[in-house]
Amino acid sequence: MSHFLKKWTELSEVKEELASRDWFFGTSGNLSIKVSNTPLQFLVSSSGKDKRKITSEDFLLVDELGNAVESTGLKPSAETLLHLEVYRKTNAGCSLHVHTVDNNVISELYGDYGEIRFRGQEIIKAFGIWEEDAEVSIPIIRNHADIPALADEFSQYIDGDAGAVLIRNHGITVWGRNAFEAKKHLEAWEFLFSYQLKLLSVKNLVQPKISI
Ligand SMILES: CSC[C@@H](O)[C@@H](O)C(=O)COP(=O)(O)O
Ligand SMILES: [Zn+2]
Repeated sequence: MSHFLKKWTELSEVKEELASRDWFFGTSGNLSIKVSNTPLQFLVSSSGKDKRKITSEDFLLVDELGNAVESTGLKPSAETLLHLEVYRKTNAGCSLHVHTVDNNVISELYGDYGEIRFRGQEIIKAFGIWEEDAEVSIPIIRNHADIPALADEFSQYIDGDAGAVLIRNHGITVWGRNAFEAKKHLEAWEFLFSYQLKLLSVKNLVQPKISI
């Protein structure tokens, strides 16, 4: 199997798994995987497609400017610039973006704090952090309608080969050294978001606020 085909298959399998979790509501979400370093080329999902479907037009190869390498009728994801920033600044091999109800609610609840932190959760080990009582945090940024402005702000929070940023009332972008790591981190973040929302709602049921 060619290197290109291997990368396509890898990304396609991740896309299928995220689709099985129902994380691609209303054509939202995009994915990319690095194919080469020099020149920088990566496969990115085609814009506006139903990412739950598997077709030969799911991805296209783009260059270090985010433009299609070969002439095609397909449009790279509207958020290709964010993926590009990840590959430009790190050695990451894969970047995943999904809109879920949980990540949107968390981003709205904690958006004014600019981040959300989690401590003492076993799943934090999925981020490769093994210390007792470890703490992780994810930045929450504004959702600029202008993609270059969004990519600009997003870029300020890219500081390693694996990482994640929440975009307020939009979604999460997670990257990792490879597709396995990016997906693992994405699942861990979504677990934490879901945990937090459940905890808040149960607490509210157990200790209802009494208003007089
Ligand atoms: C209906 S999703 C809105 C889009 O603007 C975007 O946020 C998204 O995630 C999908 O865009 P796409 O261009 O298909 O990659
Ligand atoms: Zn999006």
